[in-house]
Amino acid sequence: METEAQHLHTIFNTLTTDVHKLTKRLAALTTEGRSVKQQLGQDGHLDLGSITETLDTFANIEANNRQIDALNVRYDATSIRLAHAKLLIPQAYFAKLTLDYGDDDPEAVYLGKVGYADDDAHDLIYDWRAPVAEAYYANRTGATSYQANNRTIEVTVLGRRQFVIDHDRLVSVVNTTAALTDELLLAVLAENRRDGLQEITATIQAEQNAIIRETQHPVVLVDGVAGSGKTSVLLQRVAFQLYQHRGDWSPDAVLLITPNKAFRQYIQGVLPALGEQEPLSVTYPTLIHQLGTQFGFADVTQANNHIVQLAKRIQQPVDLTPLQLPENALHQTSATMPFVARMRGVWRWLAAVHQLPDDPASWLNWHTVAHMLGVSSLTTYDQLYLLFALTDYHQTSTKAVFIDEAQDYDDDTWALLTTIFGTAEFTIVGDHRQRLFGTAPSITTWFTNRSVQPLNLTTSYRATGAITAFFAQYATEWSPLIQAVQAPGLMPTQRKLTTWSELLATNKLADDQSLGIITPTPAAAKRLADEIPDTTRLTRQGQTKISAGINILDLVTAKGLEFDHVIIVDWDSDYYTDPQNGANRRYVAASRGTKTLTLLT
Ligand SMILES: Nc1ncnc2c1ncn2[C@@H]1O[C@H](COP(=O)(O)OP(=O)(O)OP(=O)(O)O)[C@@H](O)[C@H]1O
Repeated sequence: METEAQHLHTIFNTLTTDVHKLTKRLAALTTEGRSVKQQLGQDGHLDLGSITETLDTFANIEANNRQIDALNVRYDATSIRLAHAKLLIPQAYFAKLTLDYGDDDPEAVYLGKVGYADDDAHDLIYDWRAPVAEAYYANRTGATSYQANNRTIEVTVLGRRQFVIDHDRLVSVVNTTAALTDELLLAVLAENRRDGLQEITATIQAEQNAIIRETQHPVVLVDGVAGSGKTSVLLQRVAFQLYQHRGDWSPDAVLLITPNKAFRQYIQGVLPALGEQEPLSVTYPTLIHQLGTQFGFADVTQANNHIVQLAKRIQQPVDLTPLQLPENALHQTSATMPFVARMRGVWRWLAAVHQLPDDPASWLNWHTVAHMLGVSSLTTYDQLYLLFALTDYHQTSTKAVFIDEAQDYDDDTWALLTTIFGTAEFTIVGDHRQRLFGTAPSITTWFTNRSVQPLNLTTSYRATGAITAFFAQYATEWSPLIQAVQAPGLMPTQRKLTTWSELLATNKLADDQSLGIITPTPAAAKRLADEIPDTTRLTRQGQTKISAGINILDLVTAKGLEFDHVIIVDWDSDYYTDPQNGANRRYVAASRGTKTLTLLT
């Protein structure tokens, strides 16, 4: 403890001194940049008299440009280093590995949310995403290996130590070997939930790490039980992929598709806490609306679409005569080819001879296309899908798509996403039992031509053992598989509502705890919020965030969220006893609370 406290002291001092130094350096670079630009403005006349003068002028411009470029590079590097030092000050690192590579003395490797080196480029802290960190997340001591630069590095983990750190204070040190007795994990899980989701870097479990660090397959498809860390893993994986592709991906290379704005609010802050920017995030309806606008289709919505039917039909040959396409273009194709392949051939020919239509949205007579493909009419969403499919259009600037609550999307969504993001990597997480309406489609059928890694998560971290066992009974085929890591805690209670004031008086909250009251519908949530004073009403539109105190929301809004305490209203109503979706609804609702669960009948 003494030695570790001393080490922390040294690192903390380095970081605070560096913040000082780097802030000054950044200010100096800003001043220098300003004066270089002013100087350029004054030297700005172009002397183009003789050939020598012209060459001199261009040489000067070139030299000035190089000076500005060099300044920009130094500015960017200094800002990143400053941001990293600031990020690390509250918690410089969370773990230490003592590694034996079989040659020299054992090496101490400290892991933090980002890496940090001293002025001589000597690593003080390693990034949790660096290859060596794999040895930590393997969650055991002894012989192991990790991959770096396409090589397998064999190493023996002699010691594995976790730290709780508060600035320059070493709060505790835990020597760890096995995951399930992980003191730090249990301590983190016991914390109160009053804000949104938190990053889990220090306590990522081995099965979660396998998902975060998966690099062999372009499509990772996770089906995991409630509270198994799917959203957490998804966000840690965004950070991991950004790290892997630093230098070649721009910030908008990542697209996160979220179920609604309330969920987006809930996860906001996780990536900045890991030193990354908030990724571009969008709901699916907004995405198709934006794409529609970009390609000239008005009011694109999913209502009454025929996409599943169209996706099948375009894989068959269709007589193209009614479309009156150029003969030369048609000669590049054969009548036995599937419709989609022929149309792509035509489009390629049009591109080659510079005859692409000015307005792609009206390239085809959609009325005729509808008739040819056997549907009564095409919605603008159908047309958008067909345009992308028939022209083989890909949104190539998007390198990785991340989708949460995947079970809630229908086949049309997968058809469009796999078409437009055909060259992007996908990370898809969901729980097939958390579908509240209708049935979840089989996602893999939309990825038959890509290498998919299906993975399951069956350990549930969120709730006490008793709550986990309770919600597990509604998870049908998941039920025997779901495991809890937390202690049993209090049994869920079922009771009749007398008055809200009496009920809330018996459920006293600590100042930093949250209570979620979950109703079947938004209308019921509104009525209740009007009735109970001092509450936060959460809606899918996400105007308000989860806060300490009482939060009232409907079940659809509650998906993906969590509270310290949960009260479920109308537990015995038709909504929760519906023969098709009732069990799923109970499973979702009952899995939102971390400490207590009350069911109102
Ligand atoms: N390895 C971990 N270390 C610390 N906390 C974790 C870990 N894994 C999950 N958790 C916590 O467990 C809770 C549930 O995680 P998360 O919301 O990511 O699960 P989920 O599978 O998306 O849940 P659901 O499908 O029920 O919405 C969160 O509070 C999260 O911080």
